Amino acid sequence: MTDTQTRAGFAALIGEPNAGKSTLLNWMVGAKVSIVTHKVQTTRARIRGVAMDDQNQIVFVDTPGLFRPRRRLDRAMVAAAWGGAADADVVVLLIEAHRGLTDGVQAILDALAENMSHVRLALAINKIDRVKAEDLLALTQKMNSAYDFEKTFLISAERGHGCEDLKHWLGEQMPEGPWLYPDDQIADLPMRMIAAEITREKLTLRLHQELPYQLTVETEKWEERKDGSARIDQIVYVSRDGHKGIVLGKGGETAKAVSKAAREELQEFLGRKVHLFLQVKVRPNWLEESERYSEMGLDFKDGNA
Ligand SMILES: Nc1nc2c(ncn2[C@@H]2O[C@H](COP(=O)(O)OP(=O)(O)OP(=O)(O)O)[C@@H](O)[C@H]2O)c(=O)[nH]1
Repeated sequence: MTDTQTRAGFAALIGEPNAGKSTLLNWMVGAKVSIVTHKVQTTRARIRGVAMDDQNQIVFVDTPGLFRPRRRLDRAMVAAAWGGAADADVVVLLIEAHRGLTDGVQAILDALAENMSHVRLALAINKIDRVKAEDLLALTQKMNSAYDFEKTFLISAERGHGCEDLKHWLGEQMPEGPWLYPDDQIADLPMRMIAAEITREKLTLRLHQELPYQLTVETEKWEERKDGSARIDQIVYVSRDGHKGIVLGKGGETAKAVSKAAREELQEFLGRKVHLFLQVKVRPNWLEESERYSEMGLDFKDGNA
């Protein structure tokens, strides 16, 4: 039984801008995510990607707005700012080897000590290709006397050095339990998110203020076809029957135009032919459901600091 025991949980990568978070995430999750991080930044998507390490699944969550505010925050704001990190099973702080313990890093450590002492924290010193070995040793010591990290990794996210160890360790820290995402969805999850986001964007452009509140787009199916094209089935969920008409438009005109615009952008994005099928459905319990399931169908609670 032990061989087949799976683990799954959440991890968050934090650090100053430019620390290499996206690069590391790409290494862990696969190249497709880089597109996601650019594309989906402004959305409500909270999942940045999913990595597998043997039987262990690591779901990387977003940390929107983290550390942007300089002033002291009240508890509610802190909880909001920390976003996914507050709920993560493990948080990895990324710093740049050649910059070391900067004021920005110190501010993060202070914020962690003050608000997030319950969170398990590992340190990843990134860009080790840019410094000498002896400097790394000194920095490791300095960082570990500044904060009680569970573990320190020396990595180069760009070259992949040390990343396997970090991923493996993260996998082992995840709680035992079934995977949060079925494995056949992991590879194209970022693409599903992007595709949904593109359609949502086109709906917003088309409907402006008319855009129904509580509208979500989900990519239900993604099928790779033998001829190299992709068939993408999406559902636009609205909360009331009346809203369905708004999205469809007269004689389905709005939905058609949105679908065309979204398909064109997707084709350009993927560099191949796309067949996009949109359906509009009413989901009256959207609000209640959304508390349990995010857009991606995943249980996710808001953090409390
Ligand atoms: N030399 C070196 N450069 C790296 C390494 N990892 C990342 N970089 C570079 O550092 C820069 C920033 O990397 P990102 O991954 O975008 O950093 P980020 O933390 O996601 O940045 P924000 O999106 O601004 O928060 C990029 O130019 C990367 O190519 C590394 O291991 N070595």
